[in-house]
Amino acid sequence: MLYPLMLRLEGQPCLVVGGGQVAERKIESLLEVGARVTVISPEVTPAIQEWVQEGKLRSYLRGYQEGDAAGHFVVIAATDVSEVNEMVARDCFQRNILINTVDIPPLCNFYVPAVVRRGDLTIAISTNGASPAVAKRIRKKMEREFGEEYGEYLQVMKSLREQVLREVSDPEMRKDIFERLADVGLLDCIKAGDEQGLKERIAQCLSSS
Ligand SMILES: C[C@@]1(CC(=O)O)C2=NC(=C\c3[nH]c(c(CCC(=O)O)c3CC(=O)O)Cc3[nH]c(c(CC(=O)O)c3CCC(=O)O)/C=C3\N/C(=C\2)[C@@H](CCC(=O)O)[C@]3(C)CC(=O)O)/[C@H]1CCC(=O)O
Ligand SMILES: NC(=O)c1ccc[n+]([C@@H]2O[C@H](COP(=O)([O-])OP(=O)(O)OC[C@H]3O[C@@H](n4cnc5c(N)ncnc54)[C@H](O)[C@@H]3O)[C@@H](O)[C@H]2O)c1
Repeated sequence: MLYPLMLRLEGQPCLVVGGGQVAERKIESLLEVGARVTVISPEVTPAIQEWVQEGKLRSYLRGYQEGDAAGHFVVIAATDVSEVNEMVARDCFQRNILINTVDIPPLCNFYVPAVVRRGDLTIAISTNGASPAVAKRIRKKMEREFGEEYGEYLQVMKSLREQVLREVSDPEMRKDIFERLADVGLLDCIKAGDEQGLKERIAQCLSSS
């Protein structure tokens, strides 16, 4: 069984070995969260090439050499040569580096899940490696169920939470208010664009404290 984590990768040195389709997908998701990405690969896709030209990542256009993984926080081995992926994984296991070896699950100490993002909401889906295609299918289902309104909803909830943490000192009372706020249908108001209803419901929750 896997232990789910949410990693803060902003500014962290991450290495992707390989520059094909799979590497491209993983680089994109690392750049999205502000990681400092280096790619090592004799050849890269046009999209990766473009990111390099835009200064979004560093590239070494050569094969992986033993020890290249050292000094990185997260490494992704995404070449199409198993022996190379195995060498990268070995380097990482020796150094306690987080390693994802795309074609060899036993040589991963983490898997990349399928992800739905709506502002502060992140839904990560893993099948424990049983079926990435099923993870993708569930992601698409979740994308339909959790619409863009969740981004605004969580902004509202976040600022209300900050307000309550500032203004209400009793932890029990705060907990009650947070539960009421989560229960009172604010999401429906946001979805319907009903500003008045939103204000009324919030006021109701805050005043009955
Ligand atoms: C979620 C996602 C994230 C991402 O990679 O970004 C992801 N794979 C995705 C897509 C996908 N991958 C593959 C297919 C073809 C259909 C199929 O095989 O099912 C499709 C579907 C497609 O491309 O349409 C092929 C494949 N994948 C792995 C192997 C090796 C093996 O199983 O032995 C092979 C066989 C290669 C071969 O044929 O030789 C292994 C892994 N893939 C994982 C993640 C990890 C487990 C996640 C989990 O716990 O479920 C794990 C273990 C390691 C890892 O990579 O982290 C992303 C969906 C993103 C999205 O769309 O939302
Ligand atoms: N985990 C997943 O989600 C998933 C999905 C599909 C495929 N795969 C597997 O992932 C692997 C990569 O798939 P792809 O479609 O990106 O392949 P690809 O052929 O598009 O890319 C392979 C890349 O590896 C690079 N490479 C080759 N030798 C290298 C070396 N010595 N050092 C550094 N880079 C080197 C190549 O230049 C190329 O850029 C395949 O083995 C495939 O079976 C995994």
